[in-house]
Amino acid sequence: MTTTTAVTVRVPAKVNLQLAVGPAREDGYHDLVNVFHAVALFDEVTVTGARTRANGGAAGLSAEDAGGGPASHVDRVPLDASNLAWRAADLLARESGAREPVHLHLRKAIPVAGGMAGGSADAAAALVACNAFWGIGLDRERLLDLAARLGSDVAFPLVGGTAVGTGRGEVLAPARCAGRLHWVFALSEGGLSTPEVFGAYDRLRPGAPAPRGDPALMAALAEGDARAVGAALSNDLQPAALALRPALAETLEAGRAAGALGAFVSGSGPTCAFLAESAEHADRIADAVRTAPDCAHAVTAHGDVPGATVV
Ligand SMILES: C[C@@](CO)(OP(=O)(O)O)[C@H](O)COP(=O)(O)OP(=O)(O)OC[C@H]1O[C@@H](n2ccc(N)nc2=O)[C@H](O)[C@@H]1O
Ligand SMILES: Nc1ncnc2c1ncn2[C@@H]1O[C@H](COP(=O)(O)OP(=O)(O)O)[C@@H](O)[C@H]1O
Repeated sequence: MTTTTAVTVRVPAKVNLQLAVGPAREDGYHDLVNVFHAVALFDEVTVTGARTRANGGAAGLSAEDAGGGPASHVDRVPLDASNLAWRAADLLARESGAREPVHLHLRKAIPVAGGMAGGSADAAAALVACNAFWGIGLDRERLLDLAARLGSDVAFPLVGGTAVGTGRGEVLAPARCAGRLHWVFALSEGGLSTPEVFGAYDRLRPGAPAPRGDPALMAALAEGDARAVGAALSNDLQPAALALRPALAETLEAGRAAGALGAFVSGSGPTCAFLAESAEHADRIADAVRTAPDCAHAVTAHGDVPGATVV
């Protein structure tokens, strides 16, 4: 019998420092070289016992905005069994036989549908929180297996830091990131659908080559050379995101004009990411990108940071 009454897990957002995308596979996914980097923008997932006769898994879910603006789309987070965190709790209960139903509460600072993997982060946090709440004691490898079954991006927030994802992004190898990188994220009012962005990519780049890693990026990260990191940032999905949301070009330009070392769309967008020279420079870039028409909000965050952690 568990005596735990609540477990809270803090989990970071990600930005993709390289996103190399191959052609569509038979299963509809794309092979990637996906350099994930965890940034200090955190959701929290709290698991408590649910007062219900339901059996195992999640019996309820609530969500609140952590404040500060970036997660202001929290009303778009599904509060039912379609939520990725709920699905994570259900999967873990099925796999482990855990019987006590739980309630999940999400405190969101990661923008919703912003290409920063907030839903995936919440799923990873739910796995860690439920594993602790139910006292199951699954090891890291088993949690990574379950994460990969939930989505391509769910494994990374379990480990955090900086890592290279291959396959559809779920096969992770840790990478060294020396020093602290300073980021600015420009958030849009509306999200972009990940499958739609991949679909636009297929139309724009028929016959794309197999994805390849970039040794210059990995060397720059290992050396902690922010300027070289900025020069090596790349995202194959960026033209597709720009085709679907042309106004993002102005946001990117505003950041470049403010001296960003790199300016790019994060993952499938529409969040735009900018690398700064320092925390002060990041504040100046944030002020500049806020003036772009598509930018609803700009936040600063450093990276990298650890993955899902019980607090
Ligand atoms: C693009 C990335 C970059 O990190 O994330 P976002 O920027 O959206 O957060 C990821 O590849 C998104 O990962 P995730 O959001 O977990 O995707 P999944 O649930 O696995 O798949 C959603 C849909 O995205 C497309 N998809 C996803 C991953 C992949 N390697 N190839 C794909 O084609 C497929 O259309 C799939 O049906
Ligand atoms: N826990 C969750 N938090 C946010 N969105 C979620 C969650 N679970 C499911 N979703 C759904 O997933 C979609 C993608 O959200 P999110 O993971 O935040 O963005 P992205 O895939 O662009 O990184 C949302 O539009 C929402 O409908």
